[in-house]
Amino acid sequence: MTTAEIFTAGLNPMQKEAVLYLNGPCLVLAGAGSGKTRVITQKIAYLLQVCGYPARGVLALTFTNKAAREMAHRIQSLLGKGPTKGLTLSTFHSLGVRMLREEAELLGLKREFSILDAEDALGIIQDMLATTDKGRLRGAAHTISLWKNALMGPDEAERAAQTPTELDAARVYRSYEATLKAYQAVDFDDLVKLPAQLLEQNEEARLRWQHRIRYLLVDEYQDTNACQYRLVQLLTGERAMFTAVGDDDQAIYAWRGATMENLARLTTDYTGIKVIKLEQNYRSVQRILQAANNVITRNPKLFEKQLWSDLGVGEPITVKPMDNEEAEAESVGMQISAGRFERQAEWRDFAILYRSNHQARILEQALRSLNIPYSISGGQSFFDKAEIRDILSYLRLIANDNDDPAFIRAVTTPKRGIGRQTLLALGEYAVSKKLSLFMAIFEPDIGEYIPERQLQSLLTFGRFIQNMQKRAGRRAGQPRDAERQAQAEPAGLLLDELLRVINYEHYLYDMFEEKPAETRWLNVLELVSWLKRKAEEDGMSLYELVQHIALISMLERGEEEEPNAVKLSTLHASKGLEYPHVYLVGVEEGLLPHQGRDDEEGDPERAEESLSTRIQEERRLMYVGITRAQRSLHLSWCRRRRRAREDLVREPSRFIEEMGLEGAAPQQADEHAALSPRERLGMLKALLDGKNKTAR
Ligand SMILES: Nc1ncnc2c1ncn2[C@@H]1O[C@H](COP(=O)(O)OP(=O)(O)OP(=O)(O)O)[C@@H](O)[C@H]1O
Ligand SMILES: [Mg+2]
Repeated sequence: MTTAEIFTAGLNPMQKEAVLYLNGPCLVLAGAGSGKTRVITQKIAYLLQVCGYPARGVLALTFTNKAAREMAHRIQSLLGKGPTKGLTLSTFHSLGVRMLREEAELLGLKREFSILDAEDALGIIQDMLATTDKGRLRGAAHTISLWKNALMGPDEAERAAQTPTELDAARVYRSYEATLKAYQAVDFDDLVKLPAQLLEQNEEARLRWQHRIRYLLVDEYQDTNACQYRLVQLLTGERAMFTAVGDDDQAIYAWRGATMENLARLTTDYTGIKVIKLEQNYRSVQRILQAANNVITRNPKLFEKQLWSDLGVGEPITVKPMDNEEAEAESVGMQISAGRFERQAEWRDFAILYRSNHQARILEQALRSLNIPYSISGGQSFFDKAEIRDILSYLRLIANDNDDPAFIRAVTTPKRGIGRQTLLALGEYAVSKKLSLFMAIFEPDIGEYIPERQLQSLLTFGRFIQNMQKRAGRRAGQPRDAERQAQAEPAGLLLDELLRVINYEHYLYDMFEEKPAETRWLNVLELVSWLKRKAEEDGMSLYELVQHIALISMLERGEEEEPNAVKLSTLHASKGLEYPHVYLVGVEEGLLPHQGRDDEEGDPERAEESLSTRIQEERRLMYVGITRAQRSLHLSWCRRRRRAREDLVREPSRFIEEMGLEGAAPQQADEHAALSPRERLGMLKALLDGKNKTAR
């Protein structure tokens, strides 16, 4: 065997072709489970090991940090650790942070810029809109985000705005951008937009990055937005050495500004592009694949695709109507318990997928009471918890004294006698002097605006932060350099001192009952030990840590994983993954397809059009859900479901019918009757199995 053969062994001819093709851009367009991601990992191995590409010249972009980690894992198992050193496997956003950090100067940003999360951004927008109407607020934030993702600045947004609401949003967009600049902060969308704009406008930077990235690979291309498309185009330049893989039938992020037309656009922007289709599915048994095909065939086709599998017919797909959510959750839990025993499977072989986050709570309760270990992705993130955000606000301020939102949170938590009046006075002063809030407290004439007692309190706080900044390797307002960095005290030491000085534990027990206070304090300790570990393992400075956290908190909502546990996930977060046995719950009209918002008031034609595009996106989501399953798939829906205080009567999802299941007469709701005697025995045994520890 030649080395090339070694690195393509086990691939089918089309996959091989995709791995070996290096004469120009390459697009792999294929349905779920056909080995697209596998092509990417094998191609990276091939580039490094056979073609002699330096690892640092290869960049692969994935959709989540978790997908990047999995890819790293797969490549290391192919090549071992050594050859992959310097290889970049990351999300668009992590790449963006890196580019911004390196190019900060060109962009007029400090290297220690802050990354604002969605809540901070909403806070800023709220001030500008002067509204407390949550719907209006989120609407404006969403519109601004879509503009950013379409690479439109405030001027273009204003020209494009049609309704008064949109005009309002455009006006806010302009001052929002100015505010971010003043805070030396970027938001999530900026992480891709700013690098793209930089490369667009600055030839020197563009050439430097193009020289550096010799080969680029992108997974899940159907979910890129205009900004990401542009960034890939600019990074790869005329040489266009890239491989993109995607599936238009799995585009599920249109609501966030992704356009699956990007797939088609590649074929017109790069006329010579090599398009490769994969047709064999290696993931699912035939029944599952057939059901998935039956559903997706109802959507208009961008590209013609055939998918087949030789993994056998497989067991029938089950559909269970249930009386309500509690019954559904309990039934799924019991089926999994029984199934694990019956199939000699592991907990990790099972996944429960659902459309909306709020469905998780009842499932969690049921699993906990059945002693089934589980881990959850797509829920409230650890990093969204109030106590974690409190501590992080200090770290953000230490890293960047222009970060006004962090200043406000830190200076008021724990309380140190600084109220709204004082902050308003400080704010006015800071604006008039073009200073950040933090810097304003050190101005000589600030005492004319703020009473003595409050001022002393502010100064104590300010000097403490400055002291931490110095010891973290940086003096206020000055860039860090190697020498100062070397003298920096370890992040762990600083963290301990921070908690001690602000007396945070005491504050928690002051504010809350004993139990919740303890839970919160334990969360803080967990954060600190995680930070210390990270600082040691990855040799990150305090600043890098802080930026890294901002990314995690936005991308991976609570993805800390229990290794052998049932996986609970939203459909969106399940993209790209696979599980032997999948339970898809809440498959009913109004939930999947989701009801959506009635935001197309007025124009009935537009409303109808938007309804049908929405159903199509929901159908793709259903397709994604079905195709996560390898061996068995179980659907359920509830006749009644509680929403807020209402008790709603529900119908099965249209998608169930579209799956065209044979003998699809709905089964009886009695879940015990649906279990065979052996399954019931298994279930009992599993319940009695004292070794099962719950995940949380
Ligand atoms: N040639 C092959 N031979 C055997 N197994 C394969 C082959 N190609 C891929 N697989 C396996 O099939 C499964 C699906 O592959 P992969 O995840 O790469 O598909 P995908 O096209 O990326 O799916 P999705 O669209 O869901 O992201 C994986 O378990 C993978 O290891
Ligand atoms: Mg994939």
